[in-house]
Amino acid sequence: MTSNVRIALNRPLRRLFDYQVPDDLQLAPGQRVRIPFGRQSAVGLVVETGTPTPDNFTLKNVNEALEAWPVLPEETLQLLRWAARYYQHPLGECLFMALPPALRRGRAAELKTEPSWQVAGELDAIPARARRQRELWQWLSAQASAQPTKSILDRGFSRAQLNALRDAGLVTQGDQSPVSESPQPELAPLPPLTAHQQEAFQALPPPESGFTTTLLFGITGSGKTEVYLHYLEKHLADEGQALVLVPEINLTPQTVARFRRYFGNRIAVWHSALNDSERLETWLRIRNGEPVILIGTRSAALLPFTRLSTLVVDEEHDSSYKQGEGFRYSGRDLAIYRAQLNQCPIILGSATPSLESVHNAQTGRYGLVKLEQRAGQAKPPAIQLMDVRSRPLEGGLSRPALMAIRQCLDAGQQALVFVNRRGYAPVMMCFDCGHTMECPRCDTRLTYHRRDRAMRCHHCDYQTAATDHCPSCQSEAFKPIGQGTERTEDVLSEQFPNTPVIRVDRDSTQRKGSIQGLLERVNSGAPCILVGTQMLAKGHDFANVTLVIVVNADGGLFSVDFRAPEQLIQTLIQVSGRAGRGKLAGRVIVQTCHSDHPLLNALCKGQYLPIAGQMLAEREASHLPPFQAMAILRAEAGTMEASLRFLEHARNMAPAAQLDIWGPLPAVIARRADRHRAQLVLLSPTRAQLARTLSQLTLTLDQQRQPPGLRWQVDVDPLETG
Ligand SMILES: Nc1ncnc2c1ncn2[C@@H]1O[C@H](COP(=O)(O)OP(=O)(O)OP(=O)(O)O)[C@@H](O)[C@H]1O
Ligand SMILES: [Zn+2]
Repeated sequence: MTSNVRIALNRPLRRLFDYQVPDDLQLAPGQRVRIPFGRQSAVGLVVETGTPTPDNFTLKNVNEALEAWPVLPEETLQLLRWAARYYQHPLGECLFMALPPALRRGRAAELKTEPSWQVAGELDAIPARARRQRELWQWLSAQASAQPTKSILDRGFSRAQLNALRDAGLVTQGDQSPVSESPQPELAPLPPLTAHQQEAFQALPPPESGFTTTLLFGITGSGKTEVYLHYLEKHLADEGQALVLVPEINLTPQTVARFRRYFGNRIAVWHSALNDSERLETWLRIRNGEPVILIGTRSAALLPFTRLSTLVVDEEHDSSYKQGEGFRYSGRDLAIYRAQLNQCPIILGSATPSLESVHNAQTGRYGLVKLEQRAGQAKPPAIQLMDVRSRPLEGGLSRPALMAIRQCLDAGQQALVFVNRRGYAPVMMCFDCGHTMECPRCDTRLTYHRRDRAMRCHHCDYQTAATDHCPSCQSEAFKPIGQGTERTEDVLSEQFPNTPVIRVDRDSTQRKGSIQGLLERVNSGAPCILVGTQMLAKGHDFANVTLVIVVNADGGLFSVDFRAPEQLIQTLIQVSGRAGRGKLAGRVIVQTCHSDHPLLNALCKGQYLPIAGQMLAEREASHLPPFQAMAILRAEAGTMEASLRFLEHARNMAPAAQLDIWGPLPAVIARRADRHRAQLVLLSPTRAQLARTLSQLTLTLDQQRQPPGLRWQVDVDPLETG
């Protein structure tokens, strides 16, 4: 009696593959196997066992199991099966996303312990002319213990020198030291909660209450982190695992440091800057059921936890939780599903929760806990609109804004200037002939980067040298228009020559570790001006920043993207929230050309929930999410006609009943990297209906032959709709 299994591969295929299991092999779902595939072999993951043999078909044998245990435990498999259906993404790719890169490639699921070396034999056995080998031998013999290869290479010795000694038997492999046995640091006691924090903390559901989602609405600087810390300390069992999702770890290294101070080695981190062996190590700790508290970005939601009992999603509104390509999952929503699978509570924290979450709290699907006081003596900052329509501006800054910066610096404090574009200026224009420089591959203008004299496209990797003359008519009246962070930095350095101006954007923080250096300068507390993009709005805790200037608030007010107002208000409140977090009061100046805009006026009252309520009412009136479920079918091809034709075809195939379909329409940036992009928006009052339609549609489209060069993909719960 033969037994068969169904196997998923790491390929964009909406199907599984049947194989036969040799008699001497036992396989369970979640196990990695090697299988013959075409003329090659491939790594596969067992999804189902005991499956029937298809008629008239002889199945090939599985070659081997890569390990005797499932790399993906039951709960993770269930999560990913659900996610593949929900996001309409091929199951194989979803499953492999949950493996560290080394395991995707078929490497062994164990840590390579690095060999350490100790001396053997006599120094005199090494010829005198092999000077470096002798030095290496002498250095090793002076060490108290065997030394790992890396330390030897770090001392400036070469692998060839080490190998020569090894081959001559003059060094031998010593005892191996486990990779991650760092000593447990001294743990600090948790700081006591303030009365308001205590109240919020007690209102959060304990693990015994099973699966519940709670929105912790805590204003900026209210000390949500302290509440999480106490929650973990009180409710996480000694053998339990916890997941704390954060938007971006590199931006706020102090958050991890704060967790480490209280939980020591129990803290592990997960983010994109880890190398392959760090990833494997942490992944194995989780898979082995070690009681870690994992602080991680989006993809940490896919890790193979086996004892997960506490979940927190910090800054739950942050758009970085949504994967922007391929398997377009939301880390936040996967975390919620996990909590449901594990029957445990999950806390979503934010000062500016997403409208989805506010709506869920209003309708009672989520609990709501409010924390509306700042910690300690800090008070929420006063927000003031400054209409700049008829004011002279210097580098985008009004006189009153510059004066406020001067006062702030004179008082020994720090100012933060928020600009929503990196580079020097978003447009270069000729004042004689009107020429602007555009990307040859995209429907966008090139951004001028003055520091490295380049014109760059922010939508593809195109760049070219900047010129002083108009490339079209050679006129010298070729000028930058609008503000970027570099330009604001220059203006501020001119205006305040004795004060350090620190620019924080993607360009200034590219080198690994450079953001830490910049943040340390700010945290020293000495007067300075910070200039930067969204990066500065997120989660930072600068005690001495008392003034925030928003150079231009108008970007999101009139966008075609229905989420733009929500994102604008969230960014403005978050960036404002960096002011006055310490003992000193904070002040915010928002420059705008639309000081009568209701959204901006509501912002000045400083209350997020009423604004969210207003925005939700508008969404409801226009039948938009969260009042309907939304998905976008995107297509791109060598021509716009091809993209539109494909979507037209898809539209005709979708059952129209119970579905609103908009489009097909070209995307806002219709051409990007020479691909012509269009989209079809699908809306339905029920998720189930939308999911059914989508899975039929994707299956049909998948089986049909599409024109060469055409690519399509589905985005469920899209964040970008332009
Ligand atoms: N109970 C407490 N005792 C002492 N200091 C506290 C306490 N709670 C919070 N703080 C301090 O208040 C500041 C703000 O806390 P935290 O960064 O956790 O706020 P937050 O709610 O996460 O804010 P945001 O949403 O703006 O990131 C921090 O410097 C923190 O150390
Ligand atoms: Zn481009």
